This record gives sequence, structure tokens and C-alpha cells, in this order.
Amino acid sequence: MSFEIDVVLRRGTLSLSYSFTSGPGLTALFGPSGAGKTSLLDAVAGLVRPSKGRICVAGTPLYDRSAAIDLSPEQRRCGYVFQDLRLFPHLTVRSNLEFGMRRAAGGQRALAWDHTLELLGIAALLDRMPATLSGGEAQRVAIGRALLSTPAFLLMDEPLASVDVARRGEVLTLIERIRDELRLPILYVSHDRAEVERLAETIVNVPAPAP
Ligand SMILES: Nc1ncnc2c1ncn2[C@@H]1O[C@H](COP(=O)(O)OP(=O)(O)OP(=O)(O)O)[C@@H](O)[C@H]1O
Repeated sequence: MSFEIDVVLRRGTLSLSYSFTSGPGLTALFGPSGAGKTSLLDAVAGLVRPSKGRICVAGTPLYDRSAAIDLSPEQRRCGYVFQDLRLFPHLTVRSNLEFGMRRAAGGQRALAWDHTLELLGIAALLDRMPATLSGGEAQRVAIGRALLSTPAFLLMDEPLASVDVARRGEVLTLIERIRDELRLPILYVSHDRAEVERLAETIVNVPAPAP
């Protein structure tokens, strides 16, 4: 199993429940705005603590309330591509990528530096500042930073949101390569049904929460 999730999260006055298991490959969370997709990614990353339940990724329990397991975000070893990318604006592309590598928890990296630059097509961007990049370029750098941290799994929050329509096919193909070549479990958020159907082995519908 890639993701075994059975949790309840509190967000303000809302109580959000999720319960699913998924096999290998890419698992997509699909649902309307405000349904709680990002909240679940944050809980899997260890940035939001559930009020009860269990989160297990590739057989490793990350959170289990009844067994008093709650790994820190660093221990969970996730590569998180945030919806708003969160590149450091004062650092070059090279330094943003090196920051990802410094977070790597020793041992072998999932991907070598050169292979990552080649896979993502970002070698020519190393000396640029994030503010000078197009949406698609910045997205590829954010994916590179996540991959270089030797993640055990990836969380991707609407990775096509800041990519212009003409470049979407290119980034989609790249995500397919990551899925197929690296074989990392990926939890992926999108509003776009066609995108989800193309990429996902498992689609989890996240309905709008009851008011
Ligand atoms: N820190 C917070 N405090 C209170 N409520 C929050 C907080 N963060 C999110 N929420 C609420 O929780 C619900 C789920 O938000 P979340 O961002 O997880 O949804 P989403 O499905 O990812 O939405 P979108 O597709 O628009 O990004 C929303 O109603 C949101 O307003």
C-alpha cells in the first residue's frame, strides 16, 4: 500500500474526515475548493496534527493516535511541492536546490544532482533568481528541490496551477516520468478531472465538507 489514511482533522469550526487506502503509483485527491485537500497534505507532511486516526505511507506509520506515534516533519522524509511553491526569493535557483539537498537525511540520494537537472530541464536556470522565472520554470525548480531531498514520498499540491496552458503538457509528462522512473508514492491534489484521470492509479474524491 502507498497511502493508508483514516483521520479526522479540525480546521476552524470544520471537522474533516478522510478514509482511504491506495496502491502503488500516484494517488490523486480530487474535489472542490475548500474541501480539505491541502489540509490532508499538511497532515501527511506533519504540519497539521489530526485530532484522531492513523496515517501510514509505504507501510511506515507516520501518525497513529492510539499508538502515540507522531513523527516530526523531518522524520517523515516527504518532498512537498507547495501550491505557492515557496522558493526562497533571495536565493538563486542553485541555492534553492542546494537547500533541498542539505535537508537530505544522509545515505544515498533518490536522484543525483545532474540527473535531476536533466530530468527537469533546469540546468540553464541555476544562476537565475526566482522572481525572473516563468511559472513553469519556477514549478520545475520547486519539484527539483523536493526530489533532491531524498524523499520517501512526494506531496504535490496543484503543481500545474502556476504553469501556463502551453507548458502544461510538458510538466504533466515530467510528473509521469517521476512517477514511472522513481516509483515514489505520490499524493497529488488537483481540481482538473482530465489531469487526474491521466496521472492517477487511484482517485480519492474529497467532497465539500458539511457546514
Ligand atoms: N488554518 C485554518 N483555520 C481555519 N480554517 C482553515 C484553516 N485552513 C483551512 N481552513 C478551512 O478548511 C477548509 C479546507 O481547506 P483546504 O485548504 O484544505 O481546502 P482545499 O480543498 O485544499 O481547497 P483549495 O482547492 O481551494 O486549495 C476550508 O474551508 C478552509 O477555509
